[in-house]
Amino acid sequence: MIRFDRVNKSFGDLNVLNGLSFDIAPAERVTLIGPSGSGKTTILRLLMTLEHITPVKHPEENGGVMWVEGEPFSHMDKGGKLVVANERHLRQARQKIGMVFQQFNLFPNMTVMRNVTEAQVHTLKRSKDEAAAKAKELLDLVGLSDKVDNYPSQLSGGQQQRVAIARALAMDPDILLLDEVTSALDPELVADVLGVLRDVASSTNITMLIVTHEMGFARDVSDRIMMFDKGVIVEEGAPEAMFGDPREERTQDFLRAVRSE
Ligand SMILES: Nc1ncnc2c1ncn2[C@@H]1O[C@H](COP(=O)(O)OP(=O)(O)OP(=O)(O)O)[C@@H](O)[C@H]1O
Repeated sequence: MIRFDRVNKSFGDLNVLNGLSFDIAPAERVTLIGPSGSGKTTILRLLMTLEHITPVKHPEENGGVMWVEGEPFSHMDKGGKLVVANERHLRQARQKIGMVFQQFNLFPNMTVMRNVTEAQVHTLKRSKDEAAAKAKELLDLVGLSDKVDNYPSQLSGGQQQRVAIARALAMDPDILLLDEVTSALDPELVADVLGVLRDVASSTNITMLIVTHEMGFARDVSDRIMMFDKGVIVEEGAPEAMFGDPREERTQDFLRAVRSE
């Protein structure tokens, strides 16, 4: 479903991803863990095409290709120049990917209902009735059927984040990217949001790539945990092994630090 093949990403002189390779299978749930600044969000931003990979100096030694659903987002030509896929392909790929961010990013001047129907109507060209029916179903799923006419400012952070989840699901994504979705929430609101995501994980086949510090949640929903540091995967495995008996010192240190927070 998703393939990174020796992907590099730099910001100026800072090399954030260093020849990173991994595959994610359809319907797989993978959680990225690792210290702040290790490049987790950058991976999600590359998948959203908010960033592009950095070409390498010696392309014969290094691939640097990222794929979603069998189609490359970019490739190197023979001269080592990065060729980004055409905009139509990127748009189609982006449509299959939903993302929920730390900041809820709802449209402040639209009601909850309109937040969930807007992209369905404009991007997927659904009729208003069809979009509203889908929105009702999803707002029910996230426990907000009584808030359809409210504006984001009238909701708690946890409620706003649940609207953002409904909005992402309304686009029928094949892939859902979750970036620290509870980090901006007061502690008492975290459980509701994670509860909704647990339901989504158990009731759909959506492929999920998750960045979170909520280790209990990661353990419950993930098929695989990837420990990430300095732009490479340090260690990966099933949640039981990664949380119960990690092999690498960097993983052990990271988990100890997170647990003592
Ligand atoms: N647009 C940018 N310009 C310059 N540097 C950037 C940019 N985006 C990210 N970085 C840098 O790249 C590194 C990786 O950032 P990234 O946000 O991917 O890390 P992260 O693992 O998600 O961290 P956190 O857990 O704190 O969110 C950081 O050092 C960050 O400062």
